[in-house]
Amino acid sequence: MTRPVVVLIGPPGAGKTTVGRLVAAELGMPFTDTDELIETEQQMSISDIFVERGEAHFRQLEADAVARAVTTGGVVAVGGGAPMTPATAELLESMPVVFLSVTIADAAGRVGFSSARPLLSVNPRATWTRLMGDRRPTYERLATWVVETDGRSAEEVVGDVVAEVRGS
Ligand SMILES: Nc1ncnc2c1ncn2[C@@H]1O[C@H](COP(=O)(O)OP(=O)(O)OP(=O)(O)O)[C@@H](O)[C@H]1O
Ligand SMILES: O=C(O)C1=C[C@@H](O)[C@@H](O)[C@H](O)C1
Ligand SMILES: [Mg+2]
Repeated sequence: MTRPVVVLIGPPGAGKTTVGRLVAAELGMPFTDTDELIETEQQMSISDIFVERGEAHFRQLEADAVARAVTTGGVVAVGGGAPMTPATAELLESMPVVFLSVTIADAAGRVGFSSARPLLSVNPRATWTRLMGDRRPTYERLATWVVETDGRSAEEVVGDVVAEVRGS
């Protein structure tokens, strides 16, 4: 089975989409972002899927999108909550995974916590902190590599991820 050269995981604002696209370009490989895949296939924004169909339905779409995305190889970025679905975590256990680590100070500065991120539309700082507390053990357990992103440009982070991929 074709498998990705790297799967990027981490909380909202870690830079998975931005870094993943740049890493793929540098490696000359395809890039798949599961949030974008879902939005394209459903012809709806993630925010609208949460409102109209609920989070549980989104998580089913997400698990299915991740399972298909990893079969295309290249670089894959998964949604911030994807690793919390047990079937997805199990799938990622056998893959090269980078956890893009970030603190709330930098994440907030990057994303501004707009309504485009439905889980963060109410009390975003407290929610982000709680989510990160719940998820960090899973992110760390699945990580082949952890790349710190605080105070670093996307290009610097890309350099680290590419080096890990090339060295593996
Ligand atoms: N290392 C970085 N330094 C500064 N800004 C960054 C960095 N990485 C990403 N950004 C910026 O932060 C914003 C959020 O990045 P991005 O959308 O890639 O995060 P994400 O991890 O994919 O979030 P989500 O889980 O919500 O999809 C973007 O505007 C991006 O340009
Ligand atoms: O952290 C999360 O649970 C989410 C992150 C985004 O990537 C999207 O998948 C969605 O907004 C949910
Ligand atoms: Mg993203």
